[in-house]
Amino acid sequence: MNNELVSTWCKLSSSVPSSYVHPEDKRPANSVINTDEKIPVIDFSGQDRTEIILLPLFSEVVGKYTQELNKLGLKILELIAEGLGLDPEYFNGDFTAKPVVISHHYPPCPEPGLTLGASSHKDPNILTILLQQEDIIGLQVFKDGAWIPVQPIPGAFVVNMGFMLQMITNGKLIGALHRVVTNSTTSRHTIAYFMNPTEECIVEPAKPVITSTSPPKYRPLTFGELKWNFVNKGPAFAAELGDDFTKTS
Ligand SMILES: O=C(O)CCC(=O)C(=O)O
Ligand SMILES: [Fe+2]
Repeated sequence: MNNELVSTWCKLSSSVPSSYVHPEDKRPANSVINTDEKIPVIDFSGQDRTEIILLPLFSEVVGKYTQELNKLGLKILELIAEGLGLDPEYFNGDFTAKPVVISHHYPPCPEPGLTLGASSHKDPNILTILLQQEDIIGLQVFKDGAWIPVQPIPGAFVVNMGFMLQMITNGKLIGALHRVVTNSTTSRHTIAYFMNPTEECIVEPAKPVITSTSPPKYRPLTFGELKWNFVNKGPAFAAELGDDFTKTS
């Protein structure tokens, strides 16, 4: 049984199975990395009540975590809405009604240059709040033609804008293109909190951001449709919707 676990397999194997090897142009070993660029940091200390209290029971921990992250996410979305001239509570209803928490485990990889922990993608949802393991860099974000490693900051979350936010803002905000690289020595854990809407929720450019000089760039579709197409067609679907993944501002 144990032999079937990926983490066990990776200790036994010294090469990546061929099905995991990415095409040459997608391999991390062949891409431009920029370690000088700093990821913007928002400091909520002093005004924030979101102390995460970890209780001994797992379900309670997850429940509390979800509650606190929802408050944090809504606070960020309120600021975004205000910045766009929308009602501050614009995102408080259906757009954020079905959050999902996913825990990721990336085992050490014998050939990190040939494959990825997660291929380059934009999250389809509105906002993702990621808690990274503090001692390893795995996440990278694409900006100005290069991949920027996202250095974990103790006590901080990474906030990723998703494609849904790009659609709602009619491209005023751009979803973050990101990927995960592996390393040969250390496994890595992260916890992703996805602020998701209901499947039936209609995603389209918000009326207040549409003007005669800024006509809608995206057709309306349900989140269910958006997510299904992202999972099954990936970046090809974003391209169908008129997104240029290489454009980062
Ligand atoms: O684990 C990470 O660093 C990122 C995970 C991610 O991109 C995702 O779950 O969409
Ligand atoms: Fe992601």
